[in-house]
Amino acid sequence: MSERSSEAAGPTGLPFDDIRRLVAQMPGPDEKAVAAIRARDAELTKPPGSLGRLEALVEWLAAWQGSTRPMVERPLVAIFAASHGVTARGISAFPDSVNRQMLDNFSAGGAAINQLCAAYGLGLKVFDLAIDQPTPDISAEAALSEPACAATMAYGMEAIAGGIDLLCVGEMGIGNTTIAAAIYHALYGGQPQDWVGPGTGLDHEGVRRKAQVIGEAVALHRAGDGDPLEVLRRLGGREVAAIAGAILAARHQRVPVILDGFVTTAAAAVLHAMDARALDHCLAAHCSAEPAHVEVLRRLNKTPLLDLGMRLGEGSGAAIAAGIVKGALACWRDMATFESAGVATKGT
Ligand SMILES: O=C(O)c1ccc[n+]([C@@H]2O[C@H](COP(=O)([O-])O)[C@@H](O)[C@H]2O)c1
Ligand SMILES: Cc1cc2nc[nH]c2cc1C
Repeated sequence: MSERSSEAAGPTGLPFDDIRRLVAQMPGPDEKAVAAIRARDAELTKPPGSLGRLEALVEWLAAWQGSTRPMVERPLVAIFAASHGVTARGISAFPDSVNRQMLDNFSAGGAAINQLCAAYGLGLKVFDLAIDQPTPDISAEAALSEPACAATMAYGMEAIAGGIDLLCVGEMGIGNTTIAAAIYHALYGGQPQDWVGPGTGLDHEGVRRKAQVIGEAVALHRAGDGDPLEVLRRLGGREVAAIAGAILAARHQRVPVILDGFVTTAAAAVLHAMDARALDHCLAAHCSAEPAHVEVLRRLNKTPLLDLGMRLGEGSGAAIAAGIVKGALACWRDMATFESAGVATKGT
């Protein structure tokens, strides 16, 4: 395991102290804004409650934007891409070379996420986290040093730079369902088999090997010795650290967040393990086909918006959820009221 190096001590102390401070100082929801949303909702030309969860989505936007007039005018899908040395253990159905090739595909507009962003009117930014330099094999050593982990979280905070009003977090990284499963195993215990799955399409033997590697990694790193940030640092990878930073920065800048699938939820789970309120501004877009995602979302107290059997990553589930959020907001903002449309209200 790589040690915390001397470079970890900066003028303000250990870098993780800065992260812990940000977690301790998270703002809460704007309850007055939620009350204003409900008041207008009650006047719209529909039976009360008839838009179901769409109504709650608008309240969620208002609560975390801190606004009685929530907006989704500058929504962004941020994809964080990284490479993982643990792929040397044969834990993915695809080769590492796909990482760079998919970055090129995102740039050329050929990936699924490009089409979803175009369909739903979402911006797209791809963050290349040293894609040609994989982090070490976590079954042999730690993924990151503390300064590197904290710096990568800080880099992830850039996702909200430039003024956005909704953040969808996604990722790309061959091997990162192994990383995510190892994080869940370290945070929640149980057996590697409880958290492992086929990822991009491993066969039965591959999944068995993957569980073995996850078990070795979590044992080597002593499950982070009970510290969620140490779980993140030791098991990695860079995209997971950056997503954790992005989620945290969004909270402070009052930007609601939509989580994508199995891998992005691992970043969220680290923050949740630090403070159970850390994901209150986050919506779980969907339940991934990766089998353990259901249990993870249950532990995070999140009811996913969708269950489409998707297991792509790259922010695809979050983008579809953002489309639904935009629809929900359009109803709340633009529907006529009973009074303005001359529609009779409920009798007895
Ligand atoms: O997010 C999910 O639910 C998800 C489930 C399975 C696979 N993925 C994507 O597939 C890659 C990781 O799969 P693997 O098998 O290489 O660990 C990575 O690029 C993820 O974006 C993503
Ligand atoms: C082709 C391909 C595209 C992806 N997009 C996100 N993860 C992916 C993994 C693979 C293998």
